[in-house]
Amino acid sequence: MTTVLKLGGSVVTAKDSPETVATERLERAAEAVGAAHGRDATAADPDADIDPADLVVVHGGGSFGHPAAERHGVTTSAGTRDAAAVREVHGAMRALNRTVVGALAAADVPAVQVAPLSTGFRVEERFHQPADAVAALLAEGFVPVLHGDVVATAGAGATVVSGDELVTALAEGLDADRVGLCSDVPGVLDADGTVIDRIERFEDAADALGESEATDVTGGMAAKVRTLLALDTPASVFDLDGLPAFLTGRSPGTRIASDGRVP
Ligand SMILES: Nc1ncnc2c1ncn2[C@@H]1O[C@H](COP(=O)(O)OP(=O)(O)OP(=O)(O)O)[C@@H](O)[C@H]1O
Ligand SMILES: C=C(C)CCOP(=O)(O)O
Repeated sequence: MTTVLKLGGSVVTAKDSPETVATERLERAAEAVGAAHGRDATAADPDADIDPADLVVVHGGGSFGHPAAERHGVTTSAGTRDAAAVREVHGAMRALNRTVVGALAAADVPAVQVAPLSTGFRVEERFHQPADAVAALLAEGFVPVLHGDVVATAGAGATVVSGDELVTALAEGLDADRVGLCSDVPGVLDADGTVIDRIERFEDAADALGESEATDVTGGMAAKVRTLLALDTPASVFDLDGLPAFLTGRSPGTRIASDGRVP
């Protein structure tokens, strides 16, 4: 069973403080992954029904990637041919990726970094992430750790690829069984601030879907819900408190799957 897990930029960074890692939250997330993967998940939870071996981690940009991208006017649709801009945005994301991989490694997760700038590309709005290398790393027992990045974009230089787009491309390319997005909210919230249990159509949450409160060049929760509804794989949106439950096969927070496929 293959699981694709995104650690949102709002989890691993302080989104309102430039290039600031949220160390305590990152360590909590790494420990949860280590408990479910690096150590024996069934020992932690005998009812766990996941194969902890096949886990891909993606993380967002938070206060590393988004401010750098905004400085250069680069988004998922607005590209740049300025190599210095590409180096700056990519460099910010690589710095964050080194810290995330380091925290996972400290929790006994066999984490290895994979850079979308070197492996993915975008043509006519669609992002392509060849899954072969990621699948080969999984087959050898590694946990690939990818991240939002800048990628070559046909006719536009380079654009931002969001972690959510990476999750989609990897879930499809690896035929993943489960997708989880860990963010700084317990799920997708309705207008009253209550967690919506299931979303099968965008209209189920449209009136409550706003932007992120911090700098965000990739569309925030509204874009996230749209992205996940387009997936064949059922997905869950939850916060750090829900991460251990997700990693042991449960569905915390909001479950998102179109046309009745919500688990
Ligand atoms: N209806 C909603 N329910 C929950 N969060 C919402 C809603 N509308 C807007 N938001 C905002 O969306 C944010 C989460 O989306 P965001 O894209 O910032 O998450 P992330 O994946 O952690 O970040 P990044 O994209 O940097 O990885 C929340 O912090 C909240 O401010
Ligand atoms: C802004 C950059 C480079 C990454 C965006 O990824 P996200 O934070 O998952 O939206």
